[in-house]
Amino acid sequence: MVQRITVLGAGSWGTAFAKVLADAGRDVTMWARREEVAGEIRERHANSGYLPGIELPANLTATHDPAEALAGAEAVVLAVPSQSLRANLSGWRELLPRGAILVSLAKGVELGTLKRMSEVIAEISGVSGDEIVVVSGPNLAREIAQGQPAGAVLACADHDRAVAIQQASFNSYFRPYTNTDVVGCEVGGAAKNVIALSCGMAVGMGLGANTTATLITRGLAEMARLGTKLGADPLTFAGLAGVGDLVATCSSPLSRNRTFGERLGRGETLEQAQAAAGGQVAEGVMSCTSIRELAHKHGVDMPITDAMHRVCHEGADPRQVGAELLGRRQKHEWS
Ligand SMILES: NC(=O)C1=CN([C@@H]2O[C@H](COP(=O)(O)OP(=O)(O)OC[C@H]3O[C@@H](n4cnc5c(N)ncnc54)[C@H](O)[C@@H]3O)[C@@H](O)[C@H]2O)C=CC1
Ligand SMILES: O=C(CO)COP(=O)(O)O
Repeated sequence: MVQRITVLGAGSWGTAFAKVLADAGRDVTMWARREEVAGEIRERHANSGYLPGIELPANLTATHDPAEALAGAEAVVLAVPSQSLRANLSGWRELLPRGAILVSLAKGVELGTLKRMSEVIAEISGVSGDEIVVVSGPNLAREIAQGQPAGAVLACADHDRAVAIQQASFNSYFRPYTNTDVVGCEVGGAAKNVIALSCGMAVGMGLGANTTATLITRGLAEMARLGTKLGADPLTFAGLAGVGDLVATCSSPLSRNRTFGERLGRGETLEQAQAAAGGQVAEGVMSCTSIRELAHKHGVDMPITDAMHRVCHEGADPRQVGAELLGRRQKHEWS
């Protein structure tokens, strides 16, 4: 049984997932970038900046020192934003205990390299991509931290490693399923953030359930097109890491991506929406660019993702891209 687990990153999901592990009976140490955050977790069992009002369990501690955090870890959970994972992990590489199971929480595709997170982790750590466990699914951090029931997916080509993390993380409110389709789970997790931006944008423009349901469904179609082209199992997109995560993120005001899109839809600028996010990451803002490039590279049509890139990075008006999406050539639903 994996007992001693380190979580690197003390943001919303890192902290909530650390609580999941601690509530499952594991001994958990978190690394926080800022000493005051580590101190608050250690001494007051709280992380008020990211999860206000949540009491953290006593078997969860924290440090600002990565060497101290990683000493003796049997599993290491990477919980920093996608675009910072390479730099952070490069700094930790020499400290990773030999044989520790590496677990990825990040949902994104790296700008420039167009790599999925498990590919970045394998490249930097030297651990085979087949041995890395990816966590995905409808897991809005605050709801999980409150102990509201949710399912999740633990994807790893090596089933035994996924089972080890499943055994280490299941508890009375968190039900993780194993899956061997890492590509599908990672594409689903990254792409749904972009679709959540579009749903938020529609809500910000005053549009209703028909529009958001259309974006969710057509978003699922474009995510599945890319995933299957990259070798994913189409069934994954009907599961928790596909439609499950997509529905949760696109529907909930707790989603940072949906909230970010809503601000853009109300007419705020990218800078205003970024300032309002208070330093918390809305991965879709960067991933719309990398996923769009990945799609172009593989000849896959992803019109909603394309539209989000144009709004976020080319100054396009949300209303204009909405009209353009509707005005594309008429086609069969599954062509
Ligand atoms: N918040 C949520 O509900 C969920 C988030 N995720 C994914 O988990 C990953 C981590 O997300 P959160 O913990 O929610 O993010 P967050 O923005 O709440 O926290 C990020 C953490 O990483 C640290 N960090 C280290 N280097 C950083 C850098 N260069 N730039 C920014 N932060 C840096 C921050 O100090 C902070 O502790 C993301 O890829 C996100 O998409 C996945 C499922 C749920
Ligand atoms: O990934 C998430 C839920 O599964 C969280 O989404 P946000 O980053 O948009 O809050």
